[in-house]
Amino acid sequence: MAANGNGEVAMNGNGAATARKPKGLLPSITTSDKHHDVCHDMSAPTVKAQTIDELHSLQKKKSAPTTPIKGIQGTFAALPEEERQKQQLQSISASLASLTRETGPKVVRGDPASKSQTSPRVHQQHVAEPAISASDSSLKFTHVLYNLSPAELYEQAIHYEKGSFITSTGALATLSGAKTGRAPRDKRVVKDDVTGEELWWGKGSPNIEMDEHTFMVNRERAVDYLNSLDKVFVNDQFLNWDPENRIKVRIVSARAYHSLFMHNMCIRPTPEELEDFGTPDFTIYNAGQFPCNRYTHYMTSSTSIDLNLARREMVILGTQYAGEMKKGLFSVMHYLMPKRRILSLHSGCNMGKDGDVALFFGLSGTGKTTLSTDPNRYLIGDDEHCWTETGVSNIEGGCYAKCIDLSREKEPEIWNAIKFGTVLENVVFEEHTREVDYADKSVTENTRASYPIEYIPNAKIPCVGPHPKNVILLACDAFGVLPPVSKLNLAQTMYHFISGYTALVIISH
Ligand SMILES: Nc1ncnc2c1ncn2[C@@H]1O[C@H](COP(=O)(O)OP(=O)(O)O)[C@@H](O)[C@H]1O
Ligand SMILES: C=C(OP(=O)(O)O)C(=O)O
Repeated sequence: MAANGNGEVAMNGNGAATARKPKGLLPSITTSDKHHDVCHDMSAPTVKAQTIDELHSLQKKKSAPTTPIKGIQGTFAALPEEERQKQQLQSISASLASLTRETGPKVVRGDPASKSQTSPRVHQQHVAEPAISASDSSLKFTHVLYNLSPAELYEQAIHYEKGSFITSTGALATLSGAKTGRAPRDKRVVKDDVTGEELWWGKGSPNIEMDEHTFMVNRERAVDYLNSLDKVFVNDQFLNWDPENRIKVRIVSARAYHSLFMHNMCIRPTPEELEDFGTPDFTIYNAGQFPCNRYTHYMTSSTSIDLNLARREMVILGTQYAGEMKKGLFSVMHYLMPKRRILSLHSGCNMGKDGDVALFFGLSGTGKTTLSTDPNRYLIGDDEHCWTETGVSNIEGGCYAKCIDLSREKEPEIWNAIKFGTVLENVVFEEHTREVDYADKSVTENTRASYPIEYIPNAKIPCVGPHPKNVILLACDAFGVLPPVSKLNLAQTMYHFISGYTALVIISH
């Protein structure tokens, strides 16, 4: 609205100013509105919604069914999609079933806090008629947040999980609780007739035994804990980039942090692959916030990470350190792959421009991630691989880098991978700017970043390569028998590999 020096200012129906100027008088303001209309600001188009709720409903486009159902067109296409979702819920309900009450929980898809959820599609899996009279747990719903996207998981974490923040570069900073590293002394494997023969037990072995019954006690504890929650996160994903030896894994967890971590670390299925996922080959029940019961046989602390190879299940109680899931699945691969005459390797792996593949073996913290992430070579993987008759394949879909003293200058690829989607565990950041101080060890020295492998620009997707040409043993043994850098011939390399020549690097634990 504009007025000349001493003229009148009037508004016309379009909101434009008009002026009349009677002589010797101060201008008076009048409005002329020949259309008896409200004033509109024509500079910005208006929204189509009539109410705020309608406006909000416009914001989110409904996800289309993951893929069109082959051969079925038009309105009938929705039915098989519904059927598929029902089967998916059935399968999740079966995963979460209590084995003593012999019935699965009432599961329903979606966030319990979501207003848009009108009449949820409920599914209850009846393995058999309940053997024991129903308890309160059979009356409640368990909401399933299935394969959420990183953005959705960020929202869940920030809304509901204390200690979750977005850093200045967009990563999700989180805390893993009391445990900031793996707990190998609390990791147990069920010893039964088969594994009793197949695994290495006793002095010197890392395998600590438990019996089947104790596993079931802990499993029930974890399942009951998860079912007592309003919602659980379920990830259906893959391990191993070799399509012939791919393993389907399901991770049931209570935290968005755990779900995003596994989203990054396992291979992410395409919508088409998810549609045909079916029954998982292996399931993790992560009830890490809930302790195990010290009165239970074999339990020596409130933490227990239990592997049952016959049932193809793993139960986590009493530790929220996400690395347990990743390394737990690696233990499973160490069991399954050699049975197929495939060598599972705790190594980083990269490939030169000429296709020359190198393996980097070493314990935690010896530099597998740092050295395999080489700007002049293609990254195949940083930690877990399989070696078959035809070549190597990465088991995972992401990397898990140490970040203590991380610098942009020394490790620019890892530095730049710490962006939206990356989980940053146990780091300290500046309260206002949210800039991470990678030198700060206040929470732990074992600070970590978990990111999808494609965050490294030189990643080779799919993560497979030909037979390795060079093998590097990162012994990290400053006081050993070999000089700091030693070139070994084939026989010497084999000898030191078999004997596990290394040093104990006390970084993580
Ligand atoms: N010369 C070096 N080579 C590799 N890593 C180094 C070197 N010097 C320091 N480091 C540090 O050592 C740590 C190695 O960790 P990482 O590569 O994640 O180990 P791993 O993958 O074997 O568990 C990183 O924090 C890295 O910055
Ligand atoms: C996952 C771990 O192993 P690595 O250091 O080999 O990544 C860990 O030690 O927590």
